[in-house]
Amino acid sequence: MKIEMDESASKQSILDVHIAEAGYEAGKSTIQNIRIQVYPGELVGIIGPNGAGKSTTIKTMLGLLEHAEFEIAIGGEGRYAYIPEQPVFYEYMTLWEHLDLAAAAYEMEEREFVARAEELLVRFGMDHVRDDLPGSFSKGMRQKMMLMIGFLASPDVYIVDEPFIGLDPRATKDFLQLLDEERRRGAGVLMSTHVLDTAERICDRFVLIAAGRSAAEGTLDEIRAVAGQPELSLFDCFDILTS
Ligand SMILES: Nc1ncnc2c1ncn2[C@@H]1O[C@H](COP(=O)(O)OP(=O)(O)OP(=O)(O)O)[C@@H](O)[C@H]1O
Repeated sequence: MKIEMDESASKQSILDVHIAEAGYEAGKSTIQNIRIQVYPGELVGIIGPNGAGKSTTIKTMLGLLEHAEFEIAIGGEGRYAYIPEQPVFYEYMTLWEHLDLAAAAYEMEEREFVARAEELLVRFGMDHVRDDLPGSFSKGMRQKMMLMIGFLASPDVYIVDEPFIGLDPRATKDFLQLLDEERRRGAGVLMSTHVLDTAERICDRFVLIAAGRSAAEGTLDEIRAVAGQPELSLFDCFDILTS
């Protein structure tokens, strides 16, 4: 992955990705010509039907695809947090040890780490299981662990893959509140989701991916203009543009 830490990028976009093409086999591209820009404080939603290429776009950005031609520039200190849809954890490490490991990876100072970790444990209602192994957690609790790891180190950019499935309403509210705090600090967020009513409510802009290409992008009004209908919900625009 090529991360350019461009001083001027912090005054402009905090995340700028251009994927010329990417895929799982040499010579066979799954996604083509996708450009995503996120400005400081913005929340940009990646939406699209099953199999459209949303996860492939995120995997490409993270440098996980071997066959990919792309460029990515992250502003600020160039730090990003990836919050995966499927929790990834070590079976023999407690919740606190996972947070500690993430803090080490981000080279956080001990005092800063402890203060933030304690705050996140309380905010996500996970304080009572801090010394437990995630194998004993419910699906939602594991997902909360991923969120806490993501929020630990105040990154410049959040890349979040489908956060809403599995979170209860309280956890969803806590997550969105934390995200708002981070956006006020200037962080940018790129989030893929199928939960279009929530996306319509919280996202500043959208990138609609269909069949591996960017089918529409912009604010809801701009997406409505592409769909040719001024009053529609995001869901209805999605329907028109992907059928
Ligand atoms: N590991 C893989 N190897 C080969 N092909 C893959 C792999 N993962 C995804 N694909 C293919 O890439 C295309 C895009 O898949 P992707 O997972 O990016 O879609 P998505 O938009 O995230 O879908 P969903 O909403 O179902 O999560 C699909 O045709 C899929 O079959």
